[in-house]
Amino acid sequence: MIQPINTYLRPIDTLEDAARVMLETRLDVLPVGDDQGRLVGVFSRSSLYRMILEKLPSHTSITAFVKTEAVTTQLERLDHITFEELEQVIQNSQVGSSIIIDRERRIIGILTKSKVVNALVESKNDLREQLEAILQSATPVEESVVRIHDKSVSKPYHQATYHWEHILTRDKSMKLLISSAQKAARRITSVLLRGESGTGKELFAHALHNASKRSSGPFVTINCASVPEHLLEAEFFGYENGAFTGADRSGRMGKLELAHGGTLFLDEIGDMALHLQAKLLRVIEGKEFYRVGGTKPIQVDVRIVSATNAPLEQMIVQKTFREELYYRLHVITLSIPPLRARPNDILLLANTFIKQLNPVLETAVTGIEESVQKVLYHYEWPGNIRQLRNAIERGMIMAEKGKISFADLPGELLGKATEIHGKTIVQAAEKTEIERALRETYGNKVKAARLLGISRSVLYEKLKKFQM
Ligand SMILES: Nc1ncnc2c1ncn2[C@@H]1O[C@H](COP(=O)(O)OP(=O)(O)OP(=O)(O)O)[C@@H](O)[C@H]1O
Repeated sequence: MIQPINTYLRPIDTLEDAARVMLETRLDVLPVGDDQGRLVGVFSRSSLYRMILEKLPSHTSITAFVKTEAVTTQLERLDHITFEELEQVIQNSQVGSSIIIDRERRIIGILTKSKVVNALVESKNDLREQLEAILQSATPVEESVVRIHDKSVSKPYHQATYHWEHILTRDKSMKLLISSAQKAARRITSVLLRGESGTGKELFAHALHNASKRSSGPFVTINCASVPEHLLEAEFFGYENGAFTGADRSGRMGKLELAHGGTLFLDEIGDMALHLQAKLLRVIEGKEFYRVGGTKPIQVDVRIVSATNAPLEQMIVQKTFREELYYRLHVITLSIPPLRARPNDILLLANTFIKQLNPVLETAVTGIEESVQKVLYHYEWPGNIRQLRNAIERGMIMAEKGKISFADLPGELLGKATEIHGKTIVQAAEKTEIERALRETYGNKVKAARLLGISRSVLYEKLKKFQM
């Protein structure tokens, strides 16, 4: 009855990671563990929905949505626990499931309400005896635990998840690009990934690492835009004991050191400050560096994959990007075309997302109405695949079952829909959507506007326009 847990999330995992793991495990609640696999909380399907409805980008960390008040059952007590006690645990659990942990708080299993209820329904005779027998036979689960974050015990967080087969396309230029990337993967040469936001640069970086000879080594990411400039240096090079106020007493390894023997993925490289660019260049050329506040040179062997959507050539002219670094980074450049330049990928991706997300969202969406397909095909997709994925997720949540219709589309697509199909049909869809939002929020206009992803004043304008 206790399902051995073979997967857990970490607080720094993203919305996308959580959705993927839920899809794979079909669990409504997932334990969240630290580097040693010790329970720190749970992430539930309702939190996933909240993140999606709040339109948070898929790379948003789940940290703020982790429930830390998870009900836990100590495995050591399972030999003696009575069915009533177990039932009590399940009843008290707010998340419908109990996470089973061992004495060291390491996650080892999960017990869901539905399993207890099923057991109750199925075993009317000698219920207690049978359940207790099942419980006892469930004790030695620890050996069968296979963690997907296995490597993270020794190398926390530093793995690449995606492979070439995750990059879906039927576009010729993309296929050529993938084949160039596959050749590049085998060499140690630096690769620069270029392309608009959401085109799949990170996906390529993962696949490059996984197809390289260093695939068993670490894959370490630094997003140069999201780490504040004054912290980036320490994040990058690490620091020695007492290097600055607030620093860890024992010093800390930087990402560069952590990536030794593997790949360092420098996302948004165009946002790196000039003085750090100079330091990075020295590392690439000399293969050694110093920690912040350190005096001992440290040797590293890393392969650099970087990504940007910034106009580096223009930045060189403006002296905000170092020319020498540019030449070092872009030995091989892979430019990923925006989604609008490969319209044949749009429906392929949309239909794949539907298949992947149905079990996660608990929806029964069967496809997309033909008139809506036309809108998706002709829309410019400024946010590329990330935006398409979000639009499909939202469409699925709204549609729940059957095909995604106009009324399920996010507001930003309605302009294109009007252009293609005329005003009347789209306005009808818009009105249906507003009615639905008001119904779901019991007439609360502030909440309805939030649900619709529009401002309150826009909602009032629309209510007036539709005389609602
Ligand atoms: N060809 C593809 N097939 C399937 N999914 C894709 C593809 N390209 C991108 N995606 C998905 O789209 C989302 C955005 O991709 P990714 O994060 O790799 O883009 P990016 O170019 O690195 O974006 P940014 O520059 O904003 O960081 C991810 O969920 C990714 O899995």
